[in-house]
This record gives sequence, structure tokens and C-alpha cells, in this order.
Amino acid sequence: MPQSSPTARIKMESRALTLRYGAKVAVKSVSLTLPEHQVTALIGPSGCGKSTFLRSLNRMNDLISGASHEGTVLLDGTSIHDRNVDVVDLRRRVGMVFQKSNPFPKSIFENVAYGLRVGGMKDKAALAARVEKSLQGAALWDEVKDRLDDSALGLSGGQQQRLCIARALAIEPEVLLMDEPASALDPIATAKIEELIYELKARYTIAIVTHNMQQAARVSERTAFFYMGELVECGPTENIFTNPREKRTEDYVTGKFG
Ligand SMILES: Nc1ncnc2c1ncn2[C@@H]1O[C@H](COP(=O)(O)OP(=O)(O)OP(=O)(O)O)[C@@H](O)[C@H]1O
Repeated sequence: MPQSSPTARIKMESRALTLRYGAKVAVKSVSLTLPEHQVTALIGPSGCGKSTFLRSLNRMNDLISGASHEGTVLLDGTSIHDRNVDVVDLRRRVGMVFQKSNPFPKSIFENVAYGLRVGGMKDKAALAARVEKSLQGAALWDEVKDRLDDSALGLSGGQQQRLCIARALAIEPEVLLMDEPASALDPIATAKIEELIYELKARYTIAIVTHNMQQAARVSERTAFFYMGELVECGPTENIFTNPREKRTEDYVTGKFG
């Protein structure tokens, strides 16, 4: 189990963040910090608000009609809702990887280059260098370097998920939000993703939603337990799993409900 460093700088933070869909409260006044270069796991039973919380960190909820927020989210100490924050730039800094890999029906190369092209990068050599670096960062380069022009849809599920991670890395984010990135994968592909997450935290700050307790224990320094929209407790992963403060946490992590 990775160890949490108590002195880590705070990269992102929510303060009294409440998230609603219309009148329905999905997340209730959650204050949570994401220490830099650490993995924070978000756990809790289905419907407790983990994904809603995660999506609020790069304002993906803005895309859902009726979604609203109250409270603050800070990135390097600045509110992500400030009037002068450019949402495109925010999403470049805070990238996202989804549960189901979602490659475009394009070549492997173009999948990774996509965000760079949209961002205006035209130089072929620069594009090729960044694509290679991103695929290496996602531990996929060796498997695909000889078939970069093949369709991404011909890759295995685990490779597709690493491709989506490469696509997220290509635009050089600072924070990576991962919503159950391995839930659709077999154990070998899952182990690869977990190894990758472990390596990525040297460069990125990571928040990961997972239903898999062992996975949370393996990859994260800190774990946050959500229940019915509330953050019940958050602390070093080891404490949450072996010595939680709250009975609800203990019941959940020991499989009594969920
Ligand atoms: N687009 C939406 N519109 C309305 N309600 C929503 C929407 N998305 C989620 N909700 C509701 O908000 C609450 C929190 O959902 P959320 O998906 O964040 O939970 P979760 O903990 O991530 O669940 P799961 O583990 O099943 O993915 C749930 O009651 C859900 O039904």
C-alpha cells in the first residue's frame, strides 16, 4: 500500500461543495483535498455521488443540463469557477479518463494526436514526438509502435484504455481524473492499468473512482469514502481500510453493504 506524505502540497481542493441535478442534491457540502503527486481513491456504494464529484473537478457537469454547484473548487489555489477561467484550458490541465474506453474510429496515431491538432499543433515532427511520448507514458508504445496507422478499434480492451490514457496525457495535464478506468477489463489488463497509475503519479495528481476495494488499497495513498452524497471520511488509505473512524466506513470496506 503506498504511503501518504503528510507534507504534500495541495493541488486541488473542494470546499463545502454541493452539487445538484435540478433540485436533487447529489453531493452535499464536500470538502476534500487532492495532494500533489498522490493518488486519491473515491469509494462508496453506487449512487453516492463519486462520479458527480469527480466530474465537477474539471467542470464536466457544466455539460449536463440542470446541473448546478455551490461552494468552491480550487486548482493551485484559484477557483475553477472564476470568471476569467477558460474552461477549455481547465480541461487541458485537468484531464479525464472514463470507465468505458472511448477511442475514436481513427488510427492509433490520430487518436493520440487529436487533442493536439484541435489545440493548433501542426508541425509533423512535434506531433510525432508528442504522440510517442504519450504512448510511452501510457505504457503502450512497445505494443503499437509498428502499427500506428492501424485503426484504434482493432486494439484489445486494455490497450484501448491505455490509448485513452495516452490521449489524455498528450495534452500534458496536471491532474488526471479516472472514473473506474479498469472496471471493464480482465485481471491482466487491470494490473497493467494499476501499474501505470502507480508510475503516472510521479508526474500527475490523480483522483480515481473505483468499486474495487483491493484496487483502492493497491494504488492510492489516500481514500475518501462517500455515502449518500456525503464525504464520510478521508484519510491515508491504510487507516481507512484497517482503522476507520466511522462505523459506516468499516461496514463498507469489510463488505457488509455496498
Ligand atoms: N445526469 C444526471 N441527472 C440526474 N441525476 C443524476 C445524473 N447523474 C447522476 N445522477 C444522480 O446523482 C446521484 C449520484 O450519482 P453518481 O453517478 O455521481 O454516483 P456514483 O457514486 O458515481 O455511482 P456509481 O458508482 O453507480 O457510478 C445518483 O442518485 C444519480 O442517480
